Amino acid sequence: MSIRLAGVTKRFGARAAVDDVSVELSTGEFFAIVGASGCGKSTLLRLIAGLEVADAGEIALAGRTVSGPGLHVAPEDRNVGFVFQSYALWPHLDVRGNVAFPAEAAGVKRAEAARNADRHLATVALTDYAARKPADLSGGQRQRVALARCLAQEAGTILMDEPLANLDPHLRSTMEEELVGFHRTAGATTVYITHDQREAMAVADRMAVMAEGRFLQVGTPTEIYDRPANAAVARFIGHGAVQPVSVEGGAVRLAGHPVKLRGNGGTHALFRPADLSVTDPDATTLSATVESVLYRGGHWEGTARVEGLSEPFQLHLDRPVEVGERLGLMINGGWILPG
Ligand SMILES: Nc1ncnc2c1ncn2[C@@H]1O[C@H](COP(=O)(O)OP(=O)(O)OP(=O)(O)O)[C@@H](O)[C@H]1O
Repeated sequence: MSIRLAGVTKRFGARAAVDDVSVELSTGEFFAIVGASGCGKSTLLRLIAGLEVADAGEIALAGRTVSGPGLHVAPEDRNVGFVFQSYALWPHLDVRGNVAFPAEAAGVKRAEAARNADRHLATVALTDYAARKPADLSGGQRQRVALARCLAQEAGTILMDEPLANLDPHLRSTMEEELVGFHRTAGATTVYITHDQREAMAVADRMAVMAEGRFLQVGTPTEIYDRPANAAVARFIGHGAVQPVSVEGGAVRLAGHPVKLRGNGGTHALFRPADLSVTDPDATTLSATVESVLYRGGHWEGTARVEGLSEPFQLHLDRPVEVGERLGLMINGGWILPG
């Protein structure tokens, strides 16, 4: 089921929580929205679901307008499934009952709903837990019940609001893989909200970076990582430093040193740790002073400042360094931010 948003806006008081958002998602696409707390992600998802009424713009699901001037189709008439951060399982129903309930409520016969529930419980590897109550499950198992319940509705669109919040890192990465697997099997158009950009990049076909109610950039995870549209996206996604560069007669310079960079047109460039190599300082390198260093298991992450530049560079190091140590930085690449 395709999703089209055109100029969607939602205000709370004078403030727009969602401000003129437009995007088109194709059927079966896995689309992630990332952004800092309060940027409007949940409000946007609730607008698609029909749980909030938009102040302006249009929302169409599978080509059918469900929200527009004077029009608001109720959530239950949108063929949309949800998974929210709080799993909201029914405590008095067992696992199978939780998964079967939405279909039963929609008039599917009890035995058939239970059969379908069992099929979806097998997908999330919870067959052996079908008779348990939610209270007797771990957080990750409850999460999987919520996913199975969502899948059992066989909705054309699945909306997920931080579905992996509160899980430990191991379970999170297992669940990321399972989510991608579910998506491949179910084929539902999925809109997935997270504040964790690594998670978004792991699961999404395309993603949007959101700030203050607006989409700053929409693209594939690699596009957004390799070619951020502006400094705000560059700073939000991945590690890196945004530094001023100058162009003199076609040659790009960083702190007076000639550098070869991708992109053109702008006055600032993004340098990721992979764009830099660290050597002993000499005349051919930029001289930097280490400001911080942390061991990250197998490698060190550090920051080092070049005199005259506003931000420290972020470094991945294969040997420990000392705060205050002088290093030589070789610039092997970087991305000139457009405009
Ligand atoms: N019902 C409401 N009434 C008034 N303001 C609201 C309401 N719901 C959300 N807001 C405000 O709208 C803005 C966007 O909120 P929203 O929950 O969409 O952000 P978010 O990006 O999902 O944040 P988080 O990651 O913390 O969940 C926030 O400033 C929030 O305080």
